[in-house]
Amino acid sequence: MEAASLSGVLSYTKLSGSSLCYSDDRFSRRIASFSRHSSKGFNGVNQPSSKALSKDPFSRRNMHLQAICGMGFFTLGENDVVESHHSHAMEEKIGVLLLNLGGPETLKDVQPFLYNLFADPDIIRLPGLFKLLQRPLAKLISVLRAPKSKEGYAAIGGGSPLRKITGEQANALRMALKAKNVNVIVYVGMRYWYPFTEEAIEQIKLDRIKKLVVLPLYPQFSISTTGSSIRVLQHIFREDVYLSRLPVSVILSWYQRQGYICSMADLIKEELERFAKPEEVMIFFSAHGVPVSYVEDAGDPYRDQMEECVYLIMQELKSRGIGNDHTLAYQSRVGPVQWLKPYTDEVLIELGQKGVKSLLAVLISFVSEHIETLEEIDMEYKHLALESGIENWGRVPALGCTSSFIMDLADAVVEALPSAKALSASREAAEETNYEPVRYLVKLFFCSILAFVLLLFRPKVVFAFRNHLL
Ligand SMILES: C=CC1=C(C)c2cc3[nH]c(cc4nc(cc5[nH]c(cc1n2)c(C)c5CCC(=O)O)C(CCC(=O)O)=C4C)c(C)c3C=C
Ligand SMILES: [Fe+2]
Repeated sequence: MEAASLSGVLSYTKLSGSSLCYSDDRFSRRIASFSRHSSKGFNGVNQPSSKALSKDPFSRRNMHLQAICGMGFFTLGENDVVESHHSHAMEEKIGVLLLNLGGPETLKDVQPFLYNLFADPDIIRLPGLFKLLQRPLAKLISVLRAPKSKEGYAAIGGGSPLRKITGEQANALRMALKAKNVNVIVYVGMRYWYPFTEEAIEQIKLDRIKKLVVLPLYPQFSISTTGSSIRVLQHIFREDVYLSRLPVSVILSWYQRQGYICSMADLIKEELERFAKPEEVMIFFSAHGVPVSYVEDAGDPYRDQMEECVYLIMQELKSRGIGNDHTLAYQSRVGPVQWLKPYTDEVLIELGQKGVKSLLAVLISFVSEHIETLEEIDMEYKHLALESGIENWGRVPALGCTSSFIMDLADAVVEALPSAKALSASREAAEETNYEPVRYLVKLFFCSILAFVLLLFRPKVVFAFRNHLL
């Protein structure tokens, strides 16, 4: 398990081989100082601004360095109500913040949800001045993609099940921790839809939490998932006195944990046993893809972690006498760029042509059922596989609230607690390293011009201008 305090910002360096080394160096401190502006997104949904990363001098340009740091757990009750009133958690005031992607709950939500997703500079990474186009581009892409996405969501009942499932996981985790005599409040913070991470943080503040563990619900780290959520947290925490002093421990990735590996192996074994000839089944790992540039240019450890994760699961199965053939492919690509290969659809066709007759699909990049399991895999890819000559199809369910998995997450939280540290110490260091008088003077100069121009306009003119724009 990789854990870090929010203050202990990590950077990862791509070495000559495929391995990645995490280090806490001067670049980390620079990255810790990146600012992210909160502003109103589509439909007034509060979103971190796309301007944030345009200020980032390192993570976007430097091929070898990306700095990310993570944080804790967030409690949400069964009915999606933050359990701030629960007195049992009040004695210790430990919070756990579960981070997740979020998904549209109705078909009407689809386009604004897509806007939030594409407006994230960790999802569409634009170079240099093109960053100014992030929001108009997000609007355009979200409008263009919405009809296709809506079809997908309509096919799975009209919305994403993510909020409900994450709420159930939050509740199960709280109970598992309670059974270990650790009373916590669990919060849920979604990146692109309700309940937003910003809302969760507000509740953490109201609850006066004294220690926080941040647990992204992605087993493997990617810049586009955990990385993006952590950047939001970094920004919010840096701007707030209470939060910057709050001891926080972030679990960056947890795909290596024995409890997770064993839980996955249990589910795979169970599904294999449903086939008439289990030993002949090809175990087909399919992971959500990312553009190749994330891995090769920006140093995203996602592909390495995914490959290691598959290896560990297969080792576990071998130790139980299960030695099936297996393969890994990547699904859900969006847009015209190159994504991680091989592509799931192409591999399915190849396997069918090669004469593979039985296949068990396993999704390993995510722990809840969602549109990509329920629609893409269960409908599109199943259909494609059967058309390509595969006769027996199976799919391993997502971990969801599987008790061994939830118990392992609870252990992860307990293990992360002692390393909780406040952001404030590193913040001071970051401010020291980043004190740039020239930048300050340039800002002062432009602000003075702006103030002067504004003074020239009388209030009436300003109102007319605003009305025209809105
Ligand atoms: C580890 C998981 C995920 C990675 C990595 C990831 C990267 C990534 N995703 C997109 C674009 C889209 N993702 C969409 C939905 C979606 N993505 C994930 C997980 C990962 N994404 C999940 C769990 C979901 C489903 C949420 C739900 O509603 O249940 C969508 C919307 C659906 C669609 O239109 O297909 C898009 C678009 C990019 C561009 C990207 C990496 C850069
Ligand atoms: Fe995605």
